[in-house]
Amino acid sequence: MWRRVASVSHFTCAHKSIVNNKDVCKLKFWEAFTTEIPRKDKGTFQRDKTPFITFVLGGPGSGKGTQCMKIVENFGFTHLSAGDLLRREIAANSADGTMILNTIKEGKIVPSELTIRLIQKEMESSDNYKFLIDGFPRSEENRIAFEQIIGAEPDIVLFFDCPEDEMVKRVLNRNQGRVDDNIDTIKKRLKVFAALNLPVVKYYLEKGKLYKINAVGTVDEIYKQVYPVFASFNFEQVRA
Ligand SMILES: Nc1ncnc2c1ncn2[C@@H]1O[C@H](COP(=O)(O)OP(=O)(O)OP(=O)(O)O)[C@@H](O)[C@H]1O
Ligand SMILES: Nc1ccn([C@H]2C[C@H](O)[C@@H](COP(=O)(O)O)O2)c(=O)n1
Ligand SMILES: [Mg+2]
Repeated sequence: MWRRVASVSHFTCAHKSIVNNKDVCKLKFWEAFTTEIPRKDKGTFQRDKTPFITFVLGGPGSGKGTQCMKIVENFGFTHLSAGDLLRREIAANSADGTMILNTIKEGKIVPSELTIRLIQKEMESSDNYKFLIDGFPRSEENRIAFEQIIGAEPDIVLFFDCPEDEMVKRVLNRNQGRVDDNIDTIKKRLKVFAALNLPVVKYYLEKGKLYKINAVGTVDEIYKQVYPVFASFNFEQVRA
């Protein structure tokens, strides 16, 4: 079985204050939020053109998907939402569909290897080299597994910084029929986000790869902060 306990053990205690549940903290911390699957062989990812990988991070409802659509339109990126790929497995009744559905309903994180396999498949079958990987990595374990399986790191990381009350409001108004858009699951997702995703944000901040975006305001106001990030790389613009 594959679980990367060592990689995350350093924040087991550091996050006791974030999650106010002593029982959770007594466990190997992140086991409370993840599901375990058997490990398969390491995959490879090869292209003739080096991919430009952007990880798009932020809490539930912070506006990742909304802003990704605008980046796609202007800069011709391929948008890979980890959540959408997982939901597609549920809809297709795939072998992992039921496990994914139960994990999402609980606001937990699907085993890294499975999510990365879905991302990898999309990257490999794409003619594009510019990727927005939205909602991934959700944990240090996700991050390390991506590096190991794909053999690449992101070029840049966007982080949509949004207050919890605004995220809750947006998710409850989303109306897309998502099984996790209810107050109980949102509370769980926010806990998982604080406990497992914020350490990833910190990691990329320390690596100098993080672009922190203030995610409060209108969609256009927020995009005014996002646009210059991509413009600075001189990608050919699909639409100005
Ligand atoms: N700046 C904004 N102001 C108000 N509403 C917004 C804003 N940006 C996005 N929304 C709306 O908030 C909801 C959540 O946005 P979106 O789906 O883009 O978030 P997300 O970060 O992808 O969330 P999740 O992680 O749950 O997939 C959507 O209904 C979207 O239309
Ligand atoms: N790396 C990921 C991304 C998503 N999931 C699961 C758990 C999330 O709550 C759900 C919805 O994702 P979203 O659409 O909000 O990005 O999908 C995961 O397990 N691992
Ligand atoms: Mg989304």
